[in-house]
Amino acid sequence: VRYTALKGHYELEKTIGCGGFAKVKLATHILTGEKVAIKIMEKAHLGDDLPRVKLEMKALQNLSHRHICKLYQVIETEAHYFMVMEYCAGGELFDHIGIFYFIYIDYFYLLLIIGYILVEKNRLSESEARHFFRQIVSAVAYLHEQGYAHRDLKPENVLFDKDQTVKLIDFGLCAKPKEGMESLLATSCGSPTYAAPELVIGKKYFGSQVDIWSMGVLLYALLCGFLPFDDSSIDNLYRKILSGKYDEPEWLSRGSKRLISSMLQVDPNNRITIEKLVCHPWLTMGYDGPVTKGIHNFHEKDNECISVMSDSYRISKHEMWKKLSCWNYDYYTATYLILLTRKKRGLPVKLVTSS
Ligand SMILES: COc1cccc(Nc2ncc(-c3ccc(C(=O)NCC(=O)Nc4ccccc4)cc3)c(OCC3CCNCC3)n2)c1
Repeated sequence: VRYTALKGHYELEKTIGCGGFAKVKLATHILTGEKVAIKIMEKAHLGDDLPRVKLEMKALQNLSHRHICKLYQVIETEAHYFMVMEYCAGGELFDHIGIFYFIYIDYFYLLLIIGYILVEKNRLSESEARHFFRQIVSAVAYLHEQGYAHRDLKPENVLFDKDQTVKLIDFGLCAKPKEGMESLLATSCGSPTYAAPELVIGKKYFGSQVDIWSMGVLLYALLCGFLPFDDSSIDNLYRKILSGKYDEPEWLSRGSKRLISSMLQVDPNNRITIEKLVCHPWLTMGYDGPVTKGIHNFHEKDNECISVMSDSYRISKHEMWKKLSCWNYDYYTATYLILLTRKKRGLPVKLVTSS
């Protein structure tokens, strides 16, 4: 399908994912030659999810963090929404640690042997797990500080860019309330495997506490190579989650066990808070301090990027910054943010000369 709204600005390539009502295609931003991920949503399919999509687009325009996938441009046509996002060339966390899934077959011992082989290959060392987990905690701490909850933290939503930097996305499109964290959220969403007990039984819950639980499941998966709560029958899975009981493999260190246990508390009020998590001894071990939310000079003004663009568009730097500083998330915004990202990666700040 040719989308005229992208013509001349983006070249669409293969589809890299399709979720409920969204399809994500790999594309090239023509002016910079950079790869981007374009999430395409048909308005007709969105139905009463339309307000949530608008909320997410608004949210993403207010979020700027090293470990959250950047929104570059929003395009609205009669029939579609297009979200032009940062492309994470490193793929999904899943591909780096294939999570060993429960397969019920009769030959139990065969399963144990296969399981043992798979798990040996698939789990990360404590320091590798810590390296990735600190980045995830940094992104979630920033999200919470901005008054958002993710509510669907799982390996599929943890991607990497080309230099193994973690990029958090929300592919499932769950609502992100702006009216602060402490608003009780009634809607249940997210995959049950990573979902907190209070979310699973449909009780009123706080998004921040649900995210802590999901991060506990993520950390367990990173360290063990399999999930703490898993079962091919959904009822057994719920029972396991509500019991809060999970195996502690003998290779887990005491520090890891303590941290995981503080996150996988069934009672959300006993669960560690994000403020305590960022300075937890297991997370700071080997690092010179707590996990930082990172400094985010939001929508910073960069003269080099402005002058490269003003040359290309043949307008003055002053005119160029006037167009950029209204942050319309149009093609100007996309070009500028992509140039800024390239600069931060130490890549040359230049545009494809009009051939
Ligand atoms: C190299 O091989 C590979 C292999 C696989 C992937 C890639 N790369 C690659 N890069 C970028 C994407 C992407 C980025 C953002 C959004 C999004 O929906 N943002 C919205 C958003 O992030 N909200 C939000 C975030 C934080 C807080 C609140 C709201 C959607 C998709 C991608 O997608 C493909 C899917 C496929 C199914 N599993 C998940 C990824 N894939 C590359």
